[in-house]
Amino acid sequence: YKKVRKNGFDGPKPSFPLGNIDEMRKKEKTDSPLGSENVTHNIHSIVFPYFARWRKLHGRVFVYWLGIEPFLYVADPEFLKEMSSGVMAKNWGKPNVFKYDRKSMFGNGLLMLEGDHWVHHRNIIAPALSPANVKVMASSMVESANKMLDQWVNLIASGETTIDVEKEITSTAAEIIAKLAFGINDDNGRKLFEKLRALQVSLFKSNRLVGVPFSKFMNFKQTLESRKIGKEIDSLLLTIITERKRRNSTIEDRHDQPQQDLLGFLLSDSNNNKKKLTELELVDECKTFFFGGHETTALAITWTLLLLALHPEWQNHLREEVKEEIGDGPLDPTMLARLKKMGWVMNEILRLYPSAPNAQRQANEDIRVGQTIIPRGTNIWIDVVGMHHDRTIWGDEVHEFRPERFKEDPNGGSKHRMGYLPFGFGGRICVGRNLAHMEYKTMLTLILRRFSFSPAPNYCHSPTILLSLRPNHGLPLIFQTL
Ligand code: HEM
Repeated sequence: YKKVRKNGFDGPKPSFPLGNIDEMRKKEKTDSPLGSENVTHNIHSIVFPYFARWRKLHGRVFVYWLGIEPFLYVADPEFLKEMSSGVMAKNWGKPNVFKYDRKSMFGNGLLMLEGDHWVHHRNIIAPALSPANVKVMASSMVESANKMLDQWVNLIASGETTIDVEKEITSTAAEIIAKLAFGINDDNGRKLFEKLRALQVSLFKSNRLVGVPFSKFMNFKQTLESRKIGKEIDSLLLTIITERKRRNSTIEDRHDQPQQDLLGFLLSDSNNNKKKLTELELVDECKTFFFGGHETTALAITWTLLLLALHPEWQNHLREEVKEEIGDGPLDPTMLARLKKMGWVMNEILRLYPSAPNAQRQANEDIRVGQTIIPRGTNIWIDVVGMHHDRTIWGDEVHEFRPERFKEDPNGGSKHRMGYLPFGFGGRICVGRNLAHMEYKTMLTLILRRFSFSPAPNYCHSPTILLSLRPNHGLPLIFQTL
């Protein structure tokens, strides 16, 4: 505490053993009244009320405490630039408290790795997600999306025109990513998919006391339950991997094509020149893919549907663009690059409602920023929502939905290059962003071709953080088939 203070960082006063958690857990009324006329995109003080409060008192860089763990809060793009300019991607740490807390979800997968291990995994995984490889995955996305949309047609025909799209899109995105990561064509794959979803519910159904000494004993039942599901998941994945290896060796004998999913790629000979990942490492990468990949993309699509429902003129622009550039025929993934306006809309949604609302680092060495030193071991919390909603970076129209701000500038007119970080920054930038773009454009194209939609009167705007930035009460929309 003294070391952090000595380095000139101000912040709210912590108490033992909770640090500042008490103030962070204070319930504030954040639900807006029902109805689309009550939707505000000015969401920083809704999703992070404590940060919004502390920022007024301590500025855009300060220290707060999760239990006995100091976190440096950063929402100043210039500070972030200076902080990261001297540190190589592999030398950044990830907060130990989160590694422990999220172990059953991400294990030692790419998201949590550091140093040479991270370099090794990133070099193997990044090529698997290159634009060329991702295109091969398109047909599997179209299949899952169409299955969902056929069900919507049936619902609408039976008179149920209000559909909770958050729930629908999240489970379809989970199915897509499970197919792309490890295949769910057999019983084991499907069982695994169900367990992964159960783990997520178990971990995030209530707030945990991250960073507080002995907190695992306070959340004993929950810790035990997630650990049990975590173990079942690991053993199912191991079975799938062993079975796949056995099949691959017989396929090689017959000169057939191995299955084209992430696991197939990681096990294939194209990685011959690199040291292969062990079975346990493969288990963690499949889990990281599942958890890192489906919800972020599903939420980007969900928030887009809300904004397109609120802005029918943009819904029409995008539908026209789809008609002109793609038409009604089969969806060829190479055509998606032509959907420029859809690209601006995606950028604007990820600015207003970034599905990954923060990025985290840990300083593995003392880092000098101007006259101050960030001491080794300090956790760093980068408030992406805070920066995306900062008037000094975006100007007076900061909270307005204006996709055209991305027409001429990939940074949307942000006054600082580091002020817009939907996929993170530096060498650790999201490795799945090609896949995310393709899935986003594929799903949205299919939806816009078949339906028009408007807000449901019972929609309650309540963006909230549950690892990702999501609508707290789902997103009911009213649909019409076209
Ligand atoms: C709209 C969708 C997505 C968003 C907004 C998003 C956002 C992010 C962000 C903010 C980071 C952290 C970067 C940092 O710490 O600087 C990240 C990392 C990561 N993402 Fe994504 N992501 C998306 C989709 C995906 C998909 C589809 C996958 C997998 C197929 C994926 C896999 C990963 C992985 C493995 C990392 C860790 C990369 C590393 O540390 O080297 N993400 N993502």
